[in-house]
Amino acid sequence: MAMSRSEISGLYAITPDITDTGRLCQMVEQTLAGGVGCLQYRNKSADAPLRLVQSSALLPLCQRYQVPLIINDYLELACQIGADGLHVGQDDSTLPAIKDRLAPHKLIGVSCYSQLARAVEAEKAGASYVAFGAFFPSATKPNAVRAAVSLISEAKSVLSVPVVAIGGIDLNNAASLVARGCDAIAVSQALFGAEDIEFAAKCFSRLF
Ligand SMILES: Cc1ncc(COP(=O)(O)OP(=O)(O)O)c(N)n1
Ligand SMILES: Cc1nc(C(=O)O)sc1CCOP(=O)(O)O
Ligand SMILES: [Mg+2]
Repeated sequence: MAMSRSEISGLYAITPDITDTGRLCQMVEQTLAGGVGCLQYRNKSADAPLRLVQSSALLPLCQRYQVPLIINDYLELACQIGADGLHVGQDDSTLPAIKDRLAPHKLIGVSCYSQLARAVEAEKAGASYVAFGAFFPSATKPNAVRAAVSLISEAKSVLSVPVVAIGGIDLNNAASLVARGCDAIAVSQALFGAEDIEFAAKCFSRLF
């Protein structure tokens, strides 16, 4: 089995809270066919058994397209299924704890909100990429802290790890973030809520 990509770049798809695993896999396969560069399994309403079933179903799909599967929040789930990495925020596992459990080649992403200093610390502590946001109002995460688009250029001038932008990103505003130099855009609703998911993924991917 060929290795998936090791760097985060281009379109970074974030799964919506969908209970029907078959439907979720169908939608994810459309994003993969459309050129997504990375997939994150994020479900804030599923219980542990459903998270295990759904993430286990997504892994072979991602492997077939050589796209890394990142698990949001749950370190033990990422270890259990052999995911390609983990994404954590301020209330999740710390980097030292993650480094103790995940194999060295696994990807570790860190939410940095609007805080450049947090990203500098995360890079020093061994993060594979950092994410800033929310750059625009997000129905998926309405209470997200807001970040100014100028933060992307500032972050790119001081960080060496890939910079991911997130929050309310759609096909009307994504170019403004890519123009600032972000390495990837993390999208949920504007991708999975599209009438033609594969075409939407192609449109986002063509921005890079
Ligand atoms: C790429 C990326 N960036 C941010 C998040 C946010 O994660 P979430 O668990 O919703 O919130 P925090 O724990 O970061 O506060 C993400 N999932 N992916
Ligand atoms: C999961 C998440 N984290 C955010 C942050 O700012 O840390 S915003 C967000 C929601 C992303 O979904 P959508 O593309 O539908 O807005
Ligand atoms: Mg989290």
